[in-house]
Amino acid sequence: MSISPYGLTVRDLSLTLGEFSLHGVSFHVAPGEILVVVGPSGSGKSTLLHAISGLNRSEGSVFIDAVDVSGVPPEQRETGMVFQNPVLFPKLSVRENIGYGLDDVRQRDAKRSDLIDIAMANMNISALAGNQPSTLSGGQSQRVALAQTLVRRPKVLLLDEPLSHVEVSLRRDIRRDVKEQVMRGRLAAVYVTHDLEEAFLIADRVAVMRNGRIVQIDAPMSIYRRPRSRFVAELLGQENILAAMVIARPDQDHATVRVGRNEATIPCERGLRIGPATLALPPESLTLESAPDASEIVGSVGQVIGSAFAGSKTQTEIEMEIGTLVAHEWDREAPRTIGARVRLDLRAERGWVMER
Ligand SMILES: Nc1ncnc2c1ncn2[C@@H]1O[C@H](COP(=O)(O)OP(=O)(O)OP(=O)(O)O)[C@@H](O)[C@H]1O
Repeated sequence: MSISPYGLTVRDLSLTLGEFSLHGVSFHVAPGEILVVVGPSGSGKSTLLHAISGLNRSEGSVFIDAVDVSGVPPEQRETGMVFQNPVLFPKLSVRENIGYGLDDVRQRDAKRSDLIDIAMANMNISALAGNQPSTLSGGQSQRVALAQTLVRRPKVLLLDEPLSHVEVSLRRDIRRDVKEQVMRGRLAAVYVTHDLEEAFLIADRVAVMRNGRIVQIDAPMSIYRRPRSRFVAELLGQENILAAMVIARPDQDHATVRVGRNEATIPCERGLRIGPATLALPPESLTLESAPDASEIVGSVGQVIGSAFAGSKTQTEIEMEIGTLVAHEWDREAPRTIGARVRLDLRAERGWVMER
């Protein structure tokens, strides 16, 4: 793995904390890029951020703009960290809280004041300069915490579930401002979240962690559509995951699979072999058609066992010979009738076959 002259490069990062280990984590984040890290609770996401910032001692290397900072103490690493709960001084105003971030950076008074003004303007909190933290909403507090971190002009921004305590209605604006600051400041950002929608919305790339390892790292759409394992598919919210049998490989990007009595040719991973495999059929890959004459559940005919309005779509569960599948339909006027027979069609290009 080469060391890029710019951004954050993590190479073979490993550490052990009690029962838990981080194993040889390597990746690069370019300036202006946001790498989102997702994974189950305890998979090591926060530990990874702490290792990058130097709060956790680790083996391996961290390079910031090609400089090896592995032996450098956290306060000299030019990383900035934002936590789930903003850490603000209750007796200081918003302005003073943000200025506090600069105290050990030794700025001349005039420049210091300008930097604070810019940081407040960038996070859209100039009007709150004189407020005490106790008067702020969760979203405003997190904006202050972000300004407090950004005012130091870090090269690497580490965010540990920064919006999980922020009201849903405020998240979109803060997300947009974070993205803009990362791009304008050419920061390399690593963003941990549990919220999949948030992950996909803010990420340039997504990394999935499992037991202290990164098991896949890819652009959001690629990792969702082409997961490398059942674990990644399930973690990213894929609902229809089935056992299938690969019976032919018509070309290097497609597999002909058999599931129950059905056969289909579906995109797959290049190295996939003939034999048992796992098939992901995202709910949007399935289309439904009424089949009033069908009396049995057989082949591609199933029975509606649940159907409900789910915001922008109708979500329908169909009992099939091969198991229960979920389909999303976008333009229905009403949910489907429970008990109705439907014929299920596959938009094969949206499916994905991976190793068992
Ligand atoms: N100082 C420590 N000593 C011992 N074990 C620790 C220490 N810090 C963290 N751990 C353990 O390391 C594992 C990874 O924790 P970490 O907080 O990094 O996971 P996470 O993916 O961020 O989880 P969550 O999503 O719940 O925040 C956990 O099992 C945790 O209990």
